[in-house]
Amino acid sequence: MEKKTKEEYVHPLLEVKDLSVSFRMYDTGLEQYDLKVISNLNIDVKQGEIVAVAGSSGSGKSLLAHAVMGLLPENAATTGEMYYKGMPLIQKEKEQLRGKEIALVPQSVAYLDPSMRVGTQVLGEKPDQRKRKEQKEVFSRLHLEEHVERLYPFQLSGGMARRVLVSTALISGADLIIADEPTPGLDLEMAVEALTCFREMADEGKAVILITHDIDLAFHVADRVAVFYAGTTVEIAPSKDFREGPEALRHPYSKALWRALPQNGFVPIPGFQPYAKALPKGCLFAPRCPNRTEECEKPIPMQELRGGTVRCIHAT
Ligand SMILES: Nc1ncnc2c1ncn2[C@@H]1O[C@H](COP(=O)(O)OP(=O)(O)OP(=O)(O)O)[C@@H](O)[C@H]1O
Ligand code: NI
Repeated sequence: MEKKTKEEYVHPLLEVKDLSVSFRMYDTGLEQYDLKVISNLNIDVKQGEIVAVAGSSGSGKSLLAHAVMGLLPENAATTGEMYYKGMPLIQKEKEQLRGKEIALVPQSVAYLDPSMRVGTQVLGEKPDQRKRKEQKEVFSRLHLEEHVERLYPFQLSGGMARRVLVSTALISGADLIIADEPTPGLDLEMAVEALTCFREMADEGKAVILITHDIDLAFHVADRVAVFYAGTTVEIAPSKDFREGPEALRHPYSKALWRALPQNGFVPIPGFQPYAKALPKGCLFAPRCPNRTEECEKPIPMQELRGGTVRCIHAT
């Protein structure tokens, strides 16, 4: 079968629509309340594509990954819709697809099983020839020497453990890879190599969601970038707009995020991301926004604009 180009994949492999996640919390005594940490979050990814997710700490990036994988804790409740290959993705399916069709590179290296040798974790039980071959290739590309297979996680440095987690997802054979911060602890060359591996996976027809603080690297490897703020999507745009800068971007927060990059002047964004317990009405960015008006206190939908989508009524 001939390989398809990115443009020929019209339907998203994964589509997340209006996802909200709340946690049942316990106050002092028996008081309970629901803490809404993700609200109306949208994202989708097609085969052949890397969608990077950018946003500061606590903006909901890992929770999105856990929600898709079906790994949210017991006290979490979700609303909204999720589709995988056009079919509703429910908990039972998530459990069946996890590690097979959908692979996660977890944010914490603590996810490695401490009692299992690296080789067994990466290959799973009864690996076939293809997997063994791919494992050797990926290890060599990520500068993991052959003897690493026989080590236990505690014998790995942080950077090695990270590369082992990346390798596991790369050779899993999954159609969708969600990489939650795959590069911390890696030097630049290694980080670029890891991202190049994801790029090649996408070019082979897989779909990749790349959650990362290394947004400058992400702008260069991803096709699109989704910007999260306080648990919602504020903008989804082609990566080239992020390479071009504020003029090409749509949301005031995306523009501010761009200006806050070291190479763009390190301009700090005044104020703080709101705490989930005290979210403002309407636009979550309004308290920090130079363009805010009274209208911003109403619920703000995502709208299409110049080849991207944005959650801002003043965006042009
Ligand atoms: N089990 C939980 N119970 C209550 N609140 C939670 C729970 N897990 C996450 N949160 C809250 O949800 C919000 C989003 O968390 P999340 O881990 O998705 O952030 P993140 O964008 O991945 O941040 P980072 O860049 O630091 O990894 C945070 O405010 C966090 O405190
Ligand atoms: Ni996270």
